[in-house]
Amino acid sequence: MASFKIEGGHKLNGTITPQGAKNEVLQILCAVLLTPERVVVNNVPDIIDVNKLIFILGELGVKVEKLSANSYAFQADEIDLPYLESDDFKRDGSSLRGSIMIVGPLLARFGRGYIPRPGGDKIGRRRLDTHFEGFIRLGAKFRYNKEEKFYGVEADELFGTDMLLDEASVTGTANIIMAAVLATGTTTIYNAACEPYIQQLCKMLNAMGAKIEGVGSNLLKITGVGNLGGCEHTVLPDMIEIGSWIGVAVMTQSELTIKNVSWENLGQIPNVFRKLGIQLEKRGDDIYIPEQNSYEIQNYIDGSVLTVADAPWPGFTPDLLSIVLVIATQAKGTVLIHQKMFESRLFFVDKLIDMGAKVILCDPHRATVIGQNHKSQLKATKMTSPDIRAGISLLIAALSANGTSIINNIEQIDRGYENIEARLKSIGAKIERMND
Ligand SMILES: CC(=O)N[C@H]1[C@@H](OP(=O)(O)OP(=O)(O)OC[C@H]2O[C@@H](n3ccc(=O)[nH]c3=O)[C@H](O)[C@@H]2O)O[C@H](CO)[C@@H](O)[C@@H]1O
Ligand SMILES: C=C(OP(=O)(O)O)C(=O)O
Repeated sequence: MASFKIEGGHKLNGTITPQGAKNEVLQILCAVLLTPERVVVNNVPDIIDVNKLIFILGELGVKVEKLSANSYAFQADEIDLPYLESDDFKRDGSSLRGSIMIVGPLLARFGRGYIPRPGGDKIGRRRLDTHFEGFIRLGAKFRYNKEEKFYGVEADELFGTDMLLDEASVTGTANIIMAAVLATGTTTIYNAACEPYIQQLCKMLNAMGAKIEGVGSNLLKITGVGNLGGCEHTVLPDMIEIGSWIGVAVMTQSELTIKNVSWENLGQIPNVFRKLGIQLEKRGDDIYIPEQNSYEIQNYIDGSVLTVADAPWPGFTPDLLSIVLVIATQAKGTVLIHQKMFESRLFFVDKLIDMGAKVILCDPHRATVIGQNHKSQLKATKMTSPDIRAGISLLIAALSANGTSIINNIEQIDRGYENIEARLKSIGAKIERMND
């Protein structure tokens, strides 16, 4: 297992360009299965989860051509369906969360889709009911092998229908959309997730010949078509990475410019950081963060303590709450962090408490943070990254801390952050990767 050694307490300075969005590209890569024609995808981040999914597509028979560092061409004209029932697939498919989204396209185009229980962050229960209830509504037969934890859906033909999702699941919505685009008739999906990830998927599918209306809302109308063609798609900048860079800047009291962030797709993110007292300037499509010695958390109008909580889009994304929490440890004031979606994502605060942060974990979903206004620096320590966002939050804490910290299990960070140590070094951070 690799580790990072971080000498904290240094000011950073410079410009960072965000990578392509992990959670968008995982959907986009699965969508290449919907057509035998060539699909070009640009701004593909070079991260573990994406590379694993590209590997699985290759094993499935998809022709993969790397056009440049972050661009690929895919052609799914000869698919090896027996791979889906092989031991190799049972191992490979379970190694990330995003692999679940191959099921919808495979079901739609080949009449069957299988998946072992997918991996991803261990951040609480992560059920798949929404996905499979959607496929069943479209007419698929569902089977689940409990011993092998292996899911399957089969159908000779899918038929459009009206459905109300039990929750606005992001990957569930993507999966059902990809099944419905090739179904016979019209499907409406109400309580659909509508993150920019889903909007981008719908734009790509429409460019391939699909008929999806209501993009950006929680009510999608999909008129099934007989087949889809190729297209070229460019992935948006990763809004979670952008939020992470904001965290790096303010915790190290540094000036930083984040280039080409696609402001129009950031939703609540800038507002939430501003409520923490952070100055963010919109300069064209960049975010400029000036050096800030202090940032003061705003109270509500009635004087009560601010709560930052997650909610399905256009609410605030749960993937940035750990970063907001770490930023709050050095703010002036108090904030309640309420992680509603996942029940095991806040336990990493123990590490921050070890480093001297004033945090009360009220229960698995809520933590109160009493900011120290940079009056007392965090202390360096040795820690292990439990999940991708806790990992980057601990890394941010270490960059601001007094002394040298070690973070183990950094594969969690590599799942979602491209070449993070080189990019941090480019703005002046003292960080080394240590391979065992
Ligand atoms: C590969 C990928 O894209 N992963 C993202 C995706 O995961 P994923 O698609 O797996 O997450 P879901 O949207 O299905 O749900 C996440 C969790 O939130 C709960 N839930 C969901 C919707 C809702 O309205 N109410 C509710 O409580 C679910 O029960 C579940 O525990 O979306 C999550 C929620 O934004 C993000 O954290 C993940 O980074
Ligand atoms: C939870 C996340 O990822 P995954 O769904 O891939 O585990 C995340 O990106 O924060």
